[in-house]
Amino acid sequence: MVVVSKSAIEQFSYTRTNKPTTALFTQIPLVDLSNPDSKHQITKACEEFGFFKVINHGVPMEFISLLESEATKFFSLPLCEKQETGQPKPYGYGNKRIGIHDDVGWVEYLLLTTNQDPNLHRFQSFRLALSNYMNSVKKMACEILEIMADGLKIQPRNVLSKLLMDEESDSVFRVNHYPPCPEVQPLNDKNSNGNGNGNVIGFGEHTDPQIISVLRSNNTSGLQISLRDGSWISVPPDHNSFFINVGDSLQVMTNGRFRSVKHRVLSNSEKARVSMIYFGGPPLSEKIAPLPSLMRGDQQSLYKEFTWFEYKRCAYNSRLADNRLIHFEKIAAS
Ligand SMILES: C=C1C[C@]23C[C@@]1(O)CC[C@H]2[C@@]12CC[C@H](O)[C@@](C)(C(=O)O1)[C@H]2[C@@H]3C(=O)O
Ligand SMILES: O=C(O)CCC(=O)C(=O)O
Ligand SMILES: [Fe+2]
Repeated sequence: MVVVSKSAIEQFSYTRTNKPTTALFTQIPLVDLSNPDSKHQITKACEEFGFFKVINHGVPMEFISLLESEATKFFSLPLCEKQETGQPKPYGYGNKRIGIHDDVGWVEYLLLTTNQDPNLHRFQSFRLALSNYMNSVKKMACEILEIMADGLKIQPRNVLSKLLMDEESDSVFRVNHYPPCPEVQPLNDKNSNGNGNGNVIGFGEHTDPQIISVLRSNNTSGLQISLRDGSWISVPPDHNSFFINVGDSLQVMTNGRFRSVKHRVLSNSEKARVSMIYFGGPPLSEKIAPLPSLMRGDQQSLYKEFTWFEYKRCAYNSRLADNRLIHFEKIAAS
């Protein structure tokens, strides 16, 4: 992605979106982790949006800044050096292509599994920055999952967090770099209708398959979430905070009470965006099903039984925008 020559760009047709974007999301649910009432805020946000912003998160700023500067350094290397980390099959360095099908975005990325030493032997300082950051963010993710359990009034409170703490936890880490895209019409362009027309997709719409995703980015905009009515809302960036997404697995474990959030990233014409996301997942053998302590009376599961291995296999064979849970929904009896 560093070499943004015309010929390299022309190999890909841009994915554009004509769907309108609503105004900037000013009412983004905000959760202060130091607030004893945060369980109510988290429950409400997960039910309404499947998404919220976290402040007073306890992740040292030093770890955050260091990882961002190491990532920026890595992405500024020549393409061949970045490719030495291996192709994203599924873990490694990727450029424009996302997943195994034809999904493309104006993005380059590094995708890692958290339970294997990354293939970054030539990048010791990057490795160390990743390890400090990941451990700290995982701790925060577990704290949030425990507060969620309190909010849902389920016991034990580590019923969700233990899945991320498990040695076999199948969690993923991703660093995305979205270079400024010359084809995007700036918002003040007289030809732009301000509705998002002419926007280039950085990362296409999707839900995250895991339990919980913890996202942090630099101060460049681009992230949008989709509301239940299908409208798209821009999330104002905040480099000091984290954004939490409910993943598909948590939707199933709460029998649909929490909803996985559809989101995407639009390219920016002027500024590069760097984001880092921890995707907290269960062990491959874990059965993904509504938590028994959440089910009331004769309440039925909305989903067929499956393991995380089965869901992941199906998810990694699907296109980015596909509804992956649909294959696991029980057909309602008429
Ligand atoms: C097109 C794809 C990329 C993805 C695997 C998939 O087949 C569908 C889900 C995608 C996603 C979205 C969230 C995370 O970024 C990701 C790592 C994941 O677990 O599921 C990606 C996958 C990927 O980039 O390989
Ligand atoms: O880069 C971002 O801000 C979000 C990317 C994303 O949704 C993903 O990698 O799954
Ligand atoms: Fe995502």
